[in-house]
Amino acid sequence: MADSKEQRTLDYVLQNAVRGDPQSVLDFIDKFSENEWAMHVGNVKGPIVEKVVTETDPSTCLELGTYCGYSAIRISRLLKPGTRFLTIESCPANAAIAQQMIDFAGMQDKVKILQGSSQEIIPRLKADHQVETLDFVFIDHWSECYTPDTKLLEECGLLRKGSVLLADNVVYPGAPDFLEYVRTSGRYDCTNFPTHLQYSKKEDALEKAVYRG
Ligand SMILES: Nc1ncnc2c1ncn2CCCCCNC(=O)c1cc(-c2ccc(F)cc2)cc(O)c1O
Repeated sequence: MADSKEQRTLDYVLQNAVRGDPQSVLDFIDKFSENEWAMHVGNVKGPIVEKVVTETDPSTCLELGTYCGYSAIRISRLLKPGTRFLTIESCPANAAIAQQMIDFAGMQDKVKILQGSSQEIIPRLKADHQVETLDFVFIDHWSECYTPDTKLLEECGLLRKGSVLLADNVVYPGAPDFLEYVRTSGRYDCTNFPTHLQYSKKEDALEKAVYRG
């Protein structure tokens, strides 16, 4: 079967990066993506994500949209021992690529990939994955799912006062209904981080929404 861009990225990392070195894996994913654009959060938005994670100092994290594992590696390497990073990916092929990328980076003990749709998995997090509440949620899947999944997290009792949501691509491709919801529902304190789309000059932004409880 003809290989995919994601498979080519993994092969490039396996051949060039240093096993067990997360920064090396991130650097080679970024290097490959300069030639073949891909939807990793990237090295411009990445530091903004890291700053929010460090300030939050989370124990239990959820990511929506694993893709190839770039942001899972970027975030989980910052987490203190004993913390958990759960990430949901609906595409089986990308979930398999991400698992290999995360293993190579040495993050396999912190990161657990849940393959399936967020709408099906979120309601099962308490029962199947021993989650009480989430301290940090990185939202990076289809923008049409941002709002329904945010409401689902609320309804499932997975958010507590101070839970931090951080959503990528709120300008490009854009998540206007999500911005409207978190900024006007009265349930969140929001901060916008203007930045640029990965590997591009296009404008983008991240939105941080802290649940008021
Ligand atoms: N309900 C679910 N649960 C879990 N995974 C799920 C899901 N539903 C789907 N997926 C699987 C993830 C789908 C990828 C989502 N991300 C994106 O679509 C995305 C696109 C761009 C982009 C930018 C400029 C352009 F010109 C074109 C595209 C940039 C990004 O940073 C992106 O994250």
